[in-house]
Amino acid sequence: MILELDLGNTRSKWRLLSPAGATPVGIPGHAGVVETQSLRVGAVPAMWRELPVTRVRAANVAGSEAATGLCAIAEELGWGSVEFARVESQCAGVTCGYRDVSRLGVDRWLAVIAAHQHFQRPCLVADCGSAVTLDLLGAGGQHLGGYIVPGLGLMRRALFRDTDAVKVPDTLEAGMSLDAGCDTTAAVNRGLVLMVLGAIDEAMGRLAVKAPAPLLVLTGGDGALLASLTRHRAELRPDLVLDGLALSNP
Ligand SMILES: Nc1ncnc2c1ncn2[C@@H]1O[C@H](COP(=O)(O)OP(=O)(O)O)[C@@H](O)[C@H]1O
Ligand SMILES: CC(C)(COP(=O)(O)O)[C@@H](O)C(=O)NCCC(=O)O
Ligand SMILES: [K+]
Repeated sequence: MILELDLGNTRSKWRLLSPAGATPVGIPGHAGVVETQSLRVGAVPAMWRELPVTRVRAANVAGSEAATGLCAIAEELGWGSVEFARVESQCAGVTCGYRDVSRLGVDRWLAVIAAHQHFQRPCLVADCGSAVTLDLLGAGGQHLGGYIVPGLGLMRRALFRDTDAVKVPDTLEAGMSLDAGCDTTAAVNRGLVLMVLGAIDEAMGRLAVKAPAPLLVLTGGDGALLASLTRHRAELRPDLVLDGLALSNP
């Protein structure tokens, strides 16, 4: 069975696929999230010891220590070598928009090629994790580049660290009010959401100039929150990065 991993800067998402049939399918109950830091130090998540893994494919944007830690775990558990996805200038009908394709985050690339496969139309792919990345996918599978901004947690921690009086807890929740805050906690938490929604709006507008009727596709740890609050029709695809692995590393 195929173990798929998406090593993000904060958390690593995994799922096990059964290769039965032409299209491998996820096995219920065999998916989860682990702290990326625990992989860096080679800690094996308990459940992984039981997994019947014959192949491992991974997307890593969390640095060489995370890659090394994962490879050590794979060796310890007898899984063989880890196949790391790479950004190519073309894959699965998508042409990369970066001048130097090796500089594009592989998580962004996999999300874009998966969005192209799922929707076959212009999309704004918003991956809302440690960072929020907005990738413009135009007509005909042309990636048009994108934007990188700090994610919600990162912005809140920046205020916490670098101000004296703006140290507030995370009160984000699906469907929350975005009315102007009348206390510091509300002002910050609602303001952070406005930052990301504003960036999405602006990117959607810019994409719409270049490609007809773009679809907003959301993924990442804060994808569900933003899907509940955006004024755009949004497709929420939590596994979009993992979905791209089958296209980049078939
Ligand atoms: N259970 C959770 N634990 C940690 N963060 C979570 C959780 N649920 C949602 N989040 C949010 O998801 C963000 C991380 O998203 P994720 O897509 O996993 O990031 P990355 O891919 O950068 O590691 C956090 O900043 C936080 O706002
Ligand atoms: C922008 C990112 C940090 C996002 O990572 P994440 O928030 O998902 O952990 C990652 O895609 C990355 O390291 N990209 C390389 C720079 C670039 O895409 O231009
Ligand atoms: K991200």
